[in-house]
Amino acid sequence: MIEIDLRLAYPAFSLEVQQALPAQGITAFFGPSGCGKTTLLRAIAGLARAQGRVSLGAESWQDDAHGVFIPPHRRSLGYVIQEAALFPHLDVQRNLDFGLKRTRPVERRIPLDQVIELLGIAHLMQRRTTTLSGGERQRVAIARALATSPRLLLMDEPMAALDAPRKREVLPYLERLHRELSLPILYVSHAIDEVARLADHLLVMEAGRVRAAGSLTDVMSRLDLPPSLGDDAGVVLDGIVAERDPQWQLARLDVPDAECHFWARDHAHPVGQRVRLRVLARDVSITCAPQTGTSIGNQLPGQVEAIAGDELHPALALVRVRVGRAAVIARVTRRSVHALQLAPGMPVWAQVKTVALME
Ligand SMILES: Nc1ncnc2c1ncn2[C@@H]1O[C@H](COP(=O)(O)OP(=O)(O)OP(=O)(O)O)[C@@H](O)[C@H]1O
Repeated sequence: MIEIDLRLAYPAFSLEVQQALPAQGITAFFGPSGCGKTTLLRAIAGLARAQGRVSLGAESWQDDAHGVFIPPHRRSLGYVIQEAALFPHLDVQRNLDFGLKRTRPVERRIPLDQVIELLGIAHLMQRRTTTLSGGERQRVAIARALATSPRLLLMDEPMAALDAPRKREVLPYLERLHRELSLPILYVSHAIDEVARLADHLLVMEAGRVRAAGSLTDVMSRLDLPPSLGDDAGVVLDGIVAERDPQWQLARLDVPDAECHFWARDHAHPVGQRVRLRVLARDVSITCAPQTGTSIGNQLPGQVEAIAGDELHPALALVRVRVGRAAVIARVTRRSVHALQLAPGMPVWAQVKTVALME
């Protein structure tokens, strides 16, 4: 576990976070601008001086009550920021060597060759960093952070400075890191699509405090959080490509947790591949019986679990429908809630117009 108990006060902002985070997978820090995501990350690294405790497993990095404060450069962490500060006068190889030299041979757990391969930068090794594209620079910056064999990787909006095509270039590398290195990553982002694609766990912040924390799927299905997501409110489901229909260019995606499947546009993923689906609340409607004569192909039997007002507009409500062990959220009008007499426990059908494959 990564145990955090930190307090810090600036003149117009205070941070107070007491949280245990899993020491595996990607945990995204998410929340509006100014809520304290970067400050929390910097405090964990020891770069911002908060009061309290930070530990990673049995390693204590900070414990003010016992006079412990390991300086940032002696914490086993990698730190990647939006605009990588690579050495401009050195080539990529020497930039990586710099990270490597900081690490004693006994502490080198991640071989540099593996890092270079993982990030697909072998062909760039002799290039000066000033000649790299934005996406390449970020891949080198991540490689340099990994060259020190950290036990924790901190990433602060690592893709915020990249345009959409560069993001699409870098994202698969982040996914590979995630899959192939058992290295916990704390990932600051205010882009929900990035979070929905990458994160396993989610820490939602508001005004320096934790508003919600837990697995991505659980936190995304809470009704008290979507208001901050506005139109992007919706759940994330884990699925697997079960069948491809060449005639209609559709793929059948099985979602074991929901004991159901969806038909979605075929993106040429092979049968058997795991995929992540995003089901937006605005694409889900509710009926009391299965429908025929509708263009909507995805109808899921479920049970109303909770209903809440939607801060997006007073006419709207959010309804969480339990489907097996999973849930979807529907955005409907309050008039529909009234007309259908929706209430917790009621069996309903969730009609899902579209599901987006996160890729
Ligand atoms: N060194 C500092 N001195 C005073 N105030 C600071 C300092 N660093 C950050 N703050 C303030 O703390 C608050 C939280 O800032 P922080 O950068 O952590 O937010 P954030 O959630 O990462 O925002 P963004 O998504 O815009 O990057 C802001 O109001 C910011 O102005």
